[in-house]
Amino acid sequence: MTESTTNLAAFDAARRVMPGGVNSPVRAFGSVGGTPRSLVSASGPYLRDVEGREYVDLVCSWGPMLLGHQHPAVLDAVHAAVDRGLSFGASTPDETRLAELIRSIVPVERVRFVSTGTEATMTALRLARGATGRNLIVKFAGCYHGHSDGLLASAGSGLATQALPGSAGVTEAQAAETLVVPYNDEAALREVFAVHGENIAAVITEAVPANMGVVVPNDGFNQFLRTLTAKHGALLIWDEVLTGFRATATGGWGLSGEPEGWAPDLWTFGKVVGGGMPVAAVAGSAEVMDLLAPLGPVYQAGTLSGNPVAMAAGLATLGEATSNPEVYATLSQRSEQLQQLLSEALTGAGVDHSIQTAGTLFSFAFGTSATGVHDYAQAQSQEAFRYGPFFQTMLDHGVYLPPSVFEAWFVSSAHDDAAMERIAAALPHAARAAAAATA
Ligand SMILES: Cc1ncc(COP(=O)(O)O)c(C=O)c1O
Ligand SMILES: N[C@H](C=O)CCC(=O)O
Repeated sequence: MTESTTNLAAFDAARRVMPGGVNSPVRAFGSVGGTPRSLVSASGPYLRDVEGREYVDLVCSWGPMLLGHQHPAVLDAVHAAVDRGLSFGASTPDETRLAELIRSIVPVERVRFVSTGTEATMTALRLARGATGRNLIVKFAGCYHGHSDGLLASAGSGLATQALPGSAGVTEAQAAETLVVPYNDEAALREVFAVHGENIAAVITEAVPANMGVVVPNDGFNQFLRTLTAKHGALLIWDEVLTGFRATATGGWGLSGEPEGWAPDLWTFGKVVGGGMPVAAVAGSAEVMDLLAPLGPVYQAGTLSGNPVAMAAGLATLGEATSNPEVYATLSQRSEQLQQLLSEALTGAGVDHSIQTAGTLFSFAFGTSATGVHDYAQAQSQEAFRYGPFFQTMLDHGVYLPPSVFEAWFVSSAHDDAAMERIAAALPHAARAAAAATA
């Protein structure tokens, strides 16, 4: 490839060699239009593209960059790890340290590292089936747990953005083993368990759904999931890939009183645990986790699992987040400030909206002030056509938002006053563009 000097030239070149020009569909700007930015560098709260333009980053690599880009402690740890070797395909002290650190924050006994959130949830399902000898999995419409076959039905994130009910290539048998229930709907869950209870291996839920926009669990909903699954001998899989160590210092865990008296059977983590490198994990009680090979009969493996450079990035990121109280204080403060600026701008332009908040995570939905958003049907029925013009105007003013109305906004502890001022200046223009949009 010759060096591309414009985003368009870079995207054209990418389209010739990669499907849709991307390596993950949400990057293609499909629902917002325009040319995806081809990024070449990032530092603190800023991204830079091939044209030399700078953007305030409100995607943060879809969550991992909790400390912003090129945080000195993370860079030092990664450089030191690189100097020791890129990959050994064997055990290392740092993977034990990272597992210990995770265990000191959330109530799990064993951790198995993998490279992606998809692998983590896929492994959790296999463990649940291995532990129970049952086949069926219950998931919620609009929740996204990665792209493994059984979890793509009515999934959020890129499938919500492209309005896809599922994916081609998933066998009928696999689809039939996934029962999809509306989020926050206790009656529907009771009904599913009344009919299929003896065959359900697990319920998988996002700790706080954030892939159909943020949707806050109703009071007592997570407790209900715990009680119902335990009653029927099914496992509760708690997906914290997105929320873990980001929504709060623990994650979605702890947001609505969950630690009082109960815990899920299996957890999945990703994103922040790798600090920007490919790391994810499945974790849980020794009883369930020790069913994994080499101790137990449930097989799981990975050539690059626990990669030493990735472990160093995860340890440095989570280490800084847990030892420096300013990190979560700043995240909270910036998130609240951003929500206020967003709401003021939209209200000022007469755009009806609601904001859904879970700790430091939030998203907004157009035309939903009367109801808020409590499930996927409500998320889908919003005035999504307003987001494209809103997004493009923010981009023109140097602010990089998620290219989908169904994704959460991510801040970092590096978002400073200058970054917030740029966002504040852009928002009124974007709100006016949203107001002027027609379906
Ligand atoms: C809640 C949740 N689970 C699982 C995944 C899958 O993670 P990955 O993209 O690393 O495979 C994601 C995001 O992609 C996610 O948000
Ligand atoms: N919503 C997804 C992760 O949380 C977006 C990341 C991707 O699919 O590329």
